[in-house]
Amino acid sequence: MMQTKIGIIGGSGIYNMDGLEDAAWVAAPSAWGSPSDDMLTGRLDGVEMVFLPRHGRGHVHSPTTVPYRANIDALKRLGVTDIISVSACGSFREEMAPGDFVLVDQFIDRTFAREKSFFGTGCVAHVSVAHPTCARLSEACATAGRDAGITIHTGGTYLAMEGPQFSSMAESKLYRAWGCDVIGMTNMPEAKLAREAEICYASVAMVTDYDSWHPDHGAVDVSDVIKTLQGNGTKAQDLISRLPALVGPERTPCPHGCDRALEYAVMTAPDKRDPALVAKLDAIAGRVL
Ligand SMILES: CSC[C@H]1O[C@H](OP(=O)(O)O)[C@H](O)[C@@H]1O
Ligand SMILES: Nc1ncnc2[nH]cnc12
Repeated sequence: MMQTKIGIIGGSGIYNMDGLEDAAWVAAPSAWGSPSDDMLTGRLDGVEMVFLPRHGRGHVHSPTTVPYRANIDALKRLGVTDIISVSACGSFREEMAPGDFVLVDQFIDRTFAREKSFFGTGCVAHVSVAHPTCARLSEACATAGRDAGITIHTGGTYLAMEGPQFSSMAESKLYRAWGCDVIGMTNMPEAKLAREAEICYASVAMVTDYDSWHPDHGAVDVSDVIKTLQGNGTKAQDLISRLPALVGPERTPCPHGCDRALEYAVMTAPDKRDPALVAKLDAIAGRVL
């Protein structure tokens, strides 16, 4: 039986994880450059855990320069089966208030200055991201959040913007009119890359502000975001600590097929594949190449 290994990618304000047994920071290799930082490995309720601070300890990487491919490749090499992204976000909905959590299930990707795929010239592949998050893993996060007493909204569309500046008021109103629920700068291409890596991905977005559309709230201000994040960080740790017991140590195949996303994805004929790229793809796609 395959073993579950839960990877937590902690966003702004989350640079460590409490409560792991046999906790150790380890250097994690990748064929795609250096990950954001070392990774904290350990066990919680009998389940193997890996924690990665997305921006690095001390918040070194901007949303544009986070090494998304190295992060996902390194997590895959460590045997991670399920990733939970925990991120700060702005809200486009009155009822999704600062301090609330949103389980994101859709994205609109407006980022433009990032590498978005492990595949390319010499090994082309197309995976579906019609349902970019894993419903099974998201359900476990919803239960963990409710058990922790967190106000958690299930389902929401996350607008991924390039940043690092926050949106103008006109952009904020436009995204709201598009039906987006929250906004952040990091979940894309992370979710797309997790799908290419056949890792289940769930996104827990912690509301820190109302972006810039709300008539009763001013422009986004990092000091307010940080204040809300401090409360959110404690709640996020509580949610995470309840997850292993819900997910369990023995992994069954994903009922939504996240772990088989590459089954029919690779287009390039075997004799036309670039051996160097194929070698780099050993962890991500070795199963199908
Ligand atoms: C500190 S506010 C802007 C910053 O926070 C979010 O980061 P993360 O998604 O890693 O929690 C947002 O996406 C921006 O990068
Ligand atoms: N309003 C906002 N826009 C983009 N990223 C954010 N992270 C937290 N608040 C945000």
